[in-house]
Formats: sequence, structure tokens, C-alpha cells
Amino acid sequence: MLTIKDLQKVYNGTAVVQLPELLVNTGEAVGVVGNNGAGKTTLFRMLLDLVRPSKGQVHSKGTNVALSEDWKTYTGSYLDEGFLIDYLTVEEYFKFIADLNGLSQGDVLERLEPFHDLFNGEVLQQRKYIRDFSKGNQKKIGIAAALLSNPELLILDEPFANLDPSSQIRLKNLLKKLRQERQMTMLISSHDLNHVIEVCERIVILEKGQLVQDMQTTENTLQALEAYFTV
Ligand SMILES: Nc1ncnc2c1ncn2[C@@H]1O[C@H](COP(=O)(O)OP(=O)(O)OP(=O)(O)O)[C@@H](O)[C@H]1O
Repeated sequence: MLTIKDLQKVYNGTAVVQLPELLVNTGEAVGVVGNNGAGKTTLFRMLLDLVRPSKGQVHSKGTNVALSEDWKTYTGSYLDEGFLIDYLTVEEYFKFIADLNGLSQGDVLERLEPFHDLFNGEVLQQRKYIRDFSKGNQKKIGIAAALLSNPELLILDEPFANLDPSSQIRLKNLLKKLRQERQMTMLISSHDLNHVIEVCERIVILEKGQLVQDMQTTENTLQALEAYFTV
């Protein structure tokens, strides 16, 4: 699905991402972990053509993401609040996304059904602008919007951050369900090692922009990650 070749991003003379090669197969869920400043967000921004690489390319289904818009039809993503339109209500925002994707009001309601527990009665019909929601609820809105188009590829940056414990568990279960039912390809960055290994069958560790480990998730992965991050 994704082919990253010789990818580099340099800021102020320092390579903050430097990846000779990284392949993400169709149907694979890859967790990206690494300490603050490891380059996770910068990598995701390059995957989504939001930041131009200093060197190298990202291909999605064989197409360079910087040279085509085709990948946008099957890619859902949420990195931060910049993805929202904060002066709209939630319903207006979902309608905007629905119109972009040719979805009816009925489709939207059906596709939001799996979010019922995660929304916890605090997201829909609130009669307020997105900017007036809490950070956690804004994140739920963004993730739901990313999934409205039923994408083949989902890219989420720290989806569990800012969520309360119940919401983290609900989101984790929702992502696991999407994996099981739709074999959705996922790239998820997270500082929550427990949750990310439950959702993803493969974990890559970034350190100072470099890929230092690439492992399949097993019953020993949490221990291995904890050992790695214990300094
Ligand atoms: N626009 C920018 N200009 C200069 N430096 C930048 C810019 N964006 C990111 N960086 C730097 O690139 C490095 C990687 O940052 P990035 O946000 O990708 O890391 P991260 O792994 O997502 O970190 P965190 O876990 O803290 O979110 C950091 O040193 C950061 O300061």
C-alpha cells in the first residue's frame, strides 16, 4: 500500500526523518512509537503530502503522493485540530465531509453508529461550534470524520492522547473492529504502548528520525518495548 524510499526531512541542518526504506502492506496495521521529537508527526505529514520531503518519495499504491491526488479518495487521516473546521458545528462538519464523498444523510448516520459509545452523548446535537469542544471530544470528531469515507488506509497521530481512560478503551476496540471487519490498513503513532500493540500487528520504533526496530507484535512485545524505553 505504502512505499517509502530514501525519505529524508531536514530542519535547520538536522535530519529529523531519515528512512532508507519502509513498506506498509495492504491490510497491515503498523504502530509507530518513539520518544518526543523522534519524527513521527513529520513522517505522517510527509505521507499525507502536508510537508515536502527534503529527499526521497512516498508512493501510495504505486503513485507518488506529491504528484497526484488519487490517494486522497481512499485515505482517511487525523493528525491534529488543524484537520477540523472549527467554526462549524459537528453536524455541519460531517455534512461537509459527506458532500465531498457523495454520502447521504442516511449514510452518515449509519457510519457514525459505531461511534455511539465513544461519543458518549457529548458530541452530536450539542449546538456548539467545534472550537468550543474539549480537546478529547475534538479528537473524537476528527477520527470519526477520517473514517466517514470508509477509507482503505487510515493514518492517525496519537489517537489516544487527551482521551479519558474509558474513551481510550472504546477507541481501541473500535479500531480493532475495523481491522477485523474491513482489514483496513492503518498507521498509528502512539505513546501508549499497551493500546498500540493491541491494535497493530507490527510496531516500528523511531529514534531521532531513524527506524531502529521493526517487529511483529507478539505476547512479548510490550516487555520488549518497555525494556527499550527504560533508560
Ligand atoms: N516546522 C518545523 N520546523 C523546524 N523543526 C521542526 C518542524 N517540525 C518539526 N520539527 C522538529 O522535528 C523533530 C521531529 O518532530 P516531530 O513532531 O515529527 O516528532 P514526534 O515524534 O511527532 O514528537 P512528539 O512525540 O513529541 O509528538 C523535532 O525536533 C521538531 O522540533
